[in-house]
Amino acid sequence: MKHFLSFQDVPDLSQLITSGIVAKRNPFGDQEMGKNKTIGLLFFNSSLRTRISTQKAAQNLGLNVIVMNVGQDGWGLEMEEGVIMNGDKAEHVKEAAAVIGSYCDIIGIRSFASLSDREKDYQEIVFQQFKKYAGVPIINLESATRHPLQSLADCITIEEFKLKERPKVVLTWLPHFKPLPQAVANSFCEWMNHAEVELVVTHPKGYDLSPDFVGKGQVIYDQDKALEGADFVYGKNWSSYEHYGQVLSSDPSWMITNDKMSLTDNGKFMHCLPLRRNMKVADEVLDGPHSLVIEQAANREWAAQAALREILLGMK
Ligand SMILES: NCCC[C@H](NC(=O)CCC(=O)O)C(=O)O
Ligand SMILES: NC(=O)OP(=O)(O)O
Repeated sequence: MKHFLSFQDVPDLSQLITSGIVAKRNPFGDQEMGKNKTIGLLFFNSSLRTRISTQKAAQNLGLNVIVMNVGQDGWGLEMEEGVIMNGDKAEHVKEAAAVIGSYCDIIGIRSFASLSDREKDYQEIVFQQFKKYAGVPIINLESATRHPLQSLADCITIEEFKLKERPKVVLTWLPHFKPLPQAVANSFCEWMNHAEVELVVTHPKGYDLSPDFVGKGQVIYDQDKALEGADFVYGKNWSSYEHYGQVLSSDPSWMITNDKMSLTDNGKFMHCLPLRRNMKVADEVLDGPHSLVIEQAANREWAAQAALREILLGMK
């Protein structure tokens, strides 16, 4: 694998899931693989799980790790070409990416959506520019439109906990007062479209995700109906794609409670975290026997290890 930016980069999903499960059983089996190589992890936005799990996975593979909060500590980076740099950005990505690429063999980047300009966000300019100018493999640590390491961890978690050959997986919108990106939901749909599952997506009207991501997922606007018989309930808030970046509703009746979970087929609850308790999901669900959120977050380490292993194999 040359880069890990989206599902398109994955040569074989089931092999990648298996690689994650193998890493979980034997974390240090490939410790020689990353020896004398360095990964740089660049964060333009906050992170708990991605930062620690990717660092840990890289160390399990013997890689040296450099983490930088570029959003806080670095020079403001200009991403556009040919502009007069007389604003607040002191450095151009052309130099910054090339310089970081000279220090690091792999670069991981987190850069969220602006939620103000849909066309620009969906062009993924930060990732395209680093890919163009760094000269080394680029790993997506959550971009404007996708979060593939999360989606891979979700696939591993579903594989571990599924009780049916083809489980019903329901992605449900959850209420939140802040506008959040579509990245996690988009990416989850993208990966579920290639997994052995029945995908249903439910949200209030006006929250339709880009059809490019929903794919063959069935959209049902009635949450109760969508949840019927679900094996996995995957919660996430996102802001409107159509009315880009807007919060159109924070209807509390969309919060996941035990009553909602009782509509499922003894379903498990999943969420990428962080999440706001009793806004999006009730305590009773998170603290109850059906929540998988901790197992899911723990699997981020093995997802990152599987992806990094594939990148290292591609560098040989
Ligand atoms: N990396 C996981 C999700 C990150 C981000 N959540 C957030 O920004 C939550 C912020 C808050 O609840 O204030 C998102 O939805 O894409
Ligand atoms: N799920 C996830 O990506 O968490 P962080 O934002 O804490 O990395």
